[in-house]
Amino acid sequence: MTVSLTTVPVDLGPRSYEVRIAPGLLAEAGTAIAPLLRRPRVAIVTDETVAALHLPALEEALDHAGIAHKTLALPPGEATKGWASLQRVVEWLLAAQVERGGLVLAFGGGVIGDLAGFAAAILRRGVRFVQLPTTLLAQVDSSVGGKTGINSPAGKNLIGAFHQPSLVLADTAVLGTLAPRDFRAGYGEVVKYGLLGDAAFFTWLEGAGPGLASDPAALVRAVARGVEMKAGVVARDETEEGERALLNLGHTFGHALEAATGYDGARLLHGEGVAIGCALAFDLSARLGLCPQEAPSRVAAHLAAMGLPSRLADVPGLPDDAALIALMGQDKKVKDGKLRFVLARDIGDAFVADDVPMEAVAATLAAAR
Ligand SMILES: NC(=O)c1ccc[n+]([C@@H]2O[C@H](COP(=O)([O-])OP(=O)(O)OC[C@H]3O[C@@H](n4cnc5c(N)ncnc54)[C@H](O)[C@@H]3O)[C@@H](O)[C@H]2O)c1
Ligand SMILES: O=C(O)C(=O)C[C@@H](O)[C@H](O)[C@H](O)COP(=O)(O)O
Ligand SMILES: [Zn+2]
Repeated sequence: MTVSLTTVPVDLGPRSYEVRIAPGLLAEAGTAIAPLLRRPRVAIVTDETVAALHLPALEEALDHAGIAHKTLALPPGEATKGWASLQRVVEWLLAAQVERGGLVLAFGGGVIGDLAGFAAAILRRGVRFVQLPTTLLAQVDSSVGGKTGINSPAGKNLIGAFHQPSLVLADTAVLGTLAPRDFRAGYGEVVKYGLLGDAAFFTWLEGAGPGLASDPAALVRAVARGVEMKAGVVARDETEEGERALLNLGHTFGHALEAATGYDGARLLHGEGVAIGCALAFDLSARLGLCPQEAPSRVAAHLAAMGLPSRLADVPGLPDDAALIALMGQDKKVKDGKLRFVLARDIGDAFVADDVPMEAVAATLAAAR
């Protein structure tokens, strides 16, 4: 069966771009990128796993379009999204003589997209980049919207910039080589979109989720729905003055868990943290009487059906609740020294709350142990 191309525009005036989603897009990357180039050359930033599996296909597509290329392949994993790699990428881009009008290709998952995007944002005060996302997480979420950056031991994504890509090409066929755990973690961000703003999408995922990896049409539909929702939010609130904070559902808890595990992917991946965080956000909402009592059980049941974690007990060796709450203090939604949470009135109906009693947060964490 042929799966047709879905194109989602991200309307940001002079920074507008397209997100193209379909199996097989990598083979057309050269022709898609060529119109963006002043000189026929690009610098590719990737990781070693993606390079081994998919770089030859990208190189062939670029060669076919007469585009010269150089590649930097970094070690895979969240630990790469830090200061040391940033320096390495920037110095490599300078050595490769990427000019102010040049183009960087971020070819990989969210780690490479965030890191290479940030390097592009600060190189010569900003060069353009294209996102070629190769994980489910990166296709449905991180390649779109222009949040770029790196982690600090103090917290997730605390150093970064808004820098929009010039184009996003999401080839869903490359997801076929993902490790099952990485696919599941990416699904954590897919389900987030249903939970935050589209109850019908969540209901569809309850049926389609378990077979998603082996259904190319459903995969494009799931990625496209998330991207469509994200594009709308980003177009209305690019720099998170308001509505964009909804995309942070599950992240106040999830980011604290990631920082607490020292960004050690063996214990917790970002999408797994988001899954646990979404479950906790619904627990907290029900505890505060804001959403129906059955909503958290429905969320937890679907996460379990997908093989995703939903409890703190699922993460080995976590520090105590006071330490987790202290880590939440670095969340970028903190305002006037007070934590803000994305909570829900029901599945598909999230909102930002700035008056959450910390006793309720502590009780939610304790109950999830
Ligand atoms: N900027 C944003 O809006 C945004 C949104 C969500 C998440 N993020 C960030 O994204 C990061 C997580 O991204 P991720 O889950 O993609 O992690 P990742 O980039 O570490 O990729 C996960 C693993 O999959 C491997 N991989 C990638 N593509 C593959 C493929 N096609 N086949 C086989 N293996 C492949 C990688 O080598 C890596 O080991 C986190 O740092 C998170 O903070 C950013
Ligand atoms: O794009 C956004 O906005 C998001 O919140 C998407 C999140 O999935 C992503 O993890 C983002 O990087 C988190 O944002 P942060 O500002 O809390 O770092
Ligand atoms: Zn996220």
